[in-house]
Amino acid sequence: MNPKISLRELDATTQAAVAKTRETVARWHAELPANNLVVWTAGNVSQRVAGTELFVIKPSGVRYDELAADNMVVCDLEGNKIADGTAETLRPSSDTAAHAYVYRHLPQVGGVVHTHSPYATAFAAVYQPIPCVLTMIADEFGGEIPVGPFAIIGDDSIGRGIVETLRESRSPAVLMGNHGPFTVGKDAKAAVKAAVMVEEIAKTVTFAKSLGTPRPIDPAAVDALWQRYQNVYGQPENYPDPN
Ligand SMILES: O=C(CO)[C@@H](O)[C@@H](O)COP(=O)(O)O
Repeated sequence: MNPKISLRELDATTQAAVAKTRETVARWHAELPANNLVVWTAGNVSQRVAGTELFVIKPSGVRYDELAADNMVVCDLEGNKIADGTAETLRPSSDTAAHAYVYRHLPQVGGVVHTHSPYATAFAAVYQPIPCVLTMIADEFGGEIPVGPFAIIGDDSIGRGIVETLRESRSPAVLMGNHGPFTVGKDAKAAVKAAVMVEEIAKTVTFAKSLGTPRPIDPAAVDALWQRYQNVYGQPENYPDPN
């Protein structure tokens, strides 16, 4: 807990940014069960509060249908809950320290997601990276999806493993060994998208492995696909996005 920061005493602009981020983070949590990425309470989404040293994450162990803007927890970048207007006893996600570590060390990241989606988690259990054998993998991940180290839940270890692994890769997803996928993006929406995509491709690659030996895409083609998807696919930056 960081009682030195009280939301009520922050300026109006910051309070408005926190309120908007709480709405956003609550809304993106609903996409985890909607996309069959989680069971019970086993996954979390966070997003930085733009222009501040704060981020918003869900409370630990609360069912997805009970999540709403007003029970989203606000933390500083050390992962300490601030006096955010929620009950003092409402604990943030058990992965808060991992999310905070990512925000401290990867300034370009504005959203983080963790799930235990079954196909991606199966690769994490056997420490197998997901090979780049589909155009969708080249587009979204720019190469194979790497495996990170085993790390204990609750302190900086998971965050360190995520950052060390993703620094070596273009992938926005890492399969933490014996644990499951963590994904990052410019905001919660992008990190949720990466979580949906990593599960989808893990499923397809599992099917492919049961049929034969998946054939890796030539690295030059991976680069070309990734560049096109990152820079040309979809609509220009100024396309109105209701999220
Ligand atoms: O990975 C784990 C536990 O293995 C946690 O991320 C998961 O259960 C979700 O925990 P929280 O409800 O976010 O505290």
